[in-house]
Amino acid sequence: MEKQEKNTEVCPPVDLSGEAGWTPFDAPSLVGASLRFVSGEPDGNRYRVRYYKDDAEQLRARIWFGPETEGPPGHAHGGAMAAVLDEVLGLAAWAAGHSIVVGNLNVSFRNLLPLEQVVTVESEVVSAQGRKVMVHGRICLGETVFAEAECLCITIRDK
Ligand SMILES: CCCCCCCCCC(=O)SCCNC(=O)CCNC(=O)[C@H](O)C(C)(C)COP(=O)(O)OP(=O)(O)OC[C@H]1O[C@@H](n2cnc3c(N)ncnc32)[C@H](O)[C@@H]1OP(=O)(O)O
Repeated sequence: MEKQEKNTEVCPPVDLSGEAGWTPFDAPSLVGASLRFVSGEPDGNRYRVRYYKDDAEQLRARIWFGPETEGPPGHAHGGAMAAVLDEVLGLAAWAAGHSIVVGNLNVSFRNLLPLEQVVTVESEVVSAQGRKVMVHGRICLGETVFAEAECLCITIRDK
C-alpha cells in the first residue's frame, strides 16, 4: 500500500485582530501556560487563537482552525470544536473570577466549519450559584453559528 506523505508546510499568517471595543486578554498570566492543546502553537497548523474581552467584559476569541483540525474533508472535526469551547468557556469563568474546572460540556454542532477560516468564539457567564458556574458560548462568523455550547463549571475545592 502506498504511504501517504504528511504535508509539513506551515500555513501563511492569518489576521486574528479583534473588533472595535475589544481589548487583548492575556490568558497565560491568569491561568498559567498549561493551555497548550488549543493555544500552544500560535504559528502552527492546528489552531491559532487570540483572546479578547469585549466592552461588556465578556471573553471573546478569534480562532483559526488549521488543516490539522480536519474531520469531514475540508472542515473542522467536531472534537476540535468541542476542545475550543472547553478551553474558551472554562477560561471565561476564570476571567470572571471563578477558579474552576469544566464538569459538563454540552455541544450542538450547527454547521460544518470550513478549515483555514478565522471565526469568533463568544462567551457569556450566565450564572454562578454555590460551586456551579454556567457559561454559554458559540463559535460563529457573522450570522452563521458553527457550534454552540452550555458549559457547567465547578469551582475547585480548597485543598
Ligand atoms: C489551572 C488553569 C485551568 C484553566 C482551565 C480553563 C479551561 C480548561 C477547561 C478544562 O478542560 S478542565 C478539564 C476537564 N475537566 C475535568 O477534567 C474535570 C474532572 N472532574 C472533576 O475534577 C470533578 O468531577 C469535579 C471537580 C467537576 C467535581 O468533583 P467534586 O467532588 O469537587 O464535586 P461534587 O461531585 O461534590 O459536585 C459538586 C456539585 O457539582 C455538581 N456536578 C459535579 N460534576 C458535575 C457534572 N459533570 N455534571 C453535572 N453536575 C455536576 C454535583 O452534582 C454537585 O452539585 P450539588 O452541590 O447541587 O449536589
